Amino acid sequence: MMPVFEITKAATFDAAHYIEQGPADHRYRKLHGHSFKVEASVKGQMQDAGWVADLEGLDTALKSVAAELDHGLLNDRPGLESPTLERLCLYFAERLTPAFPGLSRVEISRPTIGERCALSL
Ligand SMILES: Nc1nc2c(c(=O)[nH]1)N=C([C@H](O)[C@H](O)COP(=O)(O)OP(=O)(O)OP(=O)(O)O)CN2
Ligand SMILES: [Zn+2]
Repeated sequence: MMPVFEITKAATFDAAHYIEQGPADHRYRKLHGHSFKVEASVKGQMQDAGWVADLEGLDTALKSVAAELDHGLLNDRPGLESPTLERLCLYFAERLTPAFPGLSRVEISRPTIGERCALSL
């Protein structure tokens, strides 16, 4: 049986958001910012080059999506009207899957506050 590998690339972005949950004066509802890390993984078999795929391609695509969000208000983006970690996972997955059909996992974290969420595909 051919071994299956999972390769992963990470990128970071900083963005503002608010989440309309909880009582009217809840802190989630107030505009605030986070530093985010996104990790995307692709599964596949080793190609003749000795790799599943060149990590540079995944790096470029991941950074391009992260740059769209960097220093912006997440709530302004279609699909991120309620910008939870879960929605962010879906946002990245929808944008990466067409170029990377082997996309197997997207993880979004807020390292400074110890929160993360992973989407398995
Ligand atoms: N399942 C999820 N739960 C929560 C999400 C989420 O995306 N998915 N998001 C939030 C809020 O974005 C919130 O801003 C997170 O920060 P907070 O809980 O306020 O954490 P802090 O450490 O910054 O605040 P403290 O006051 O220090 O606890 C909440 N839940
Ligand atoms: Zn927040």
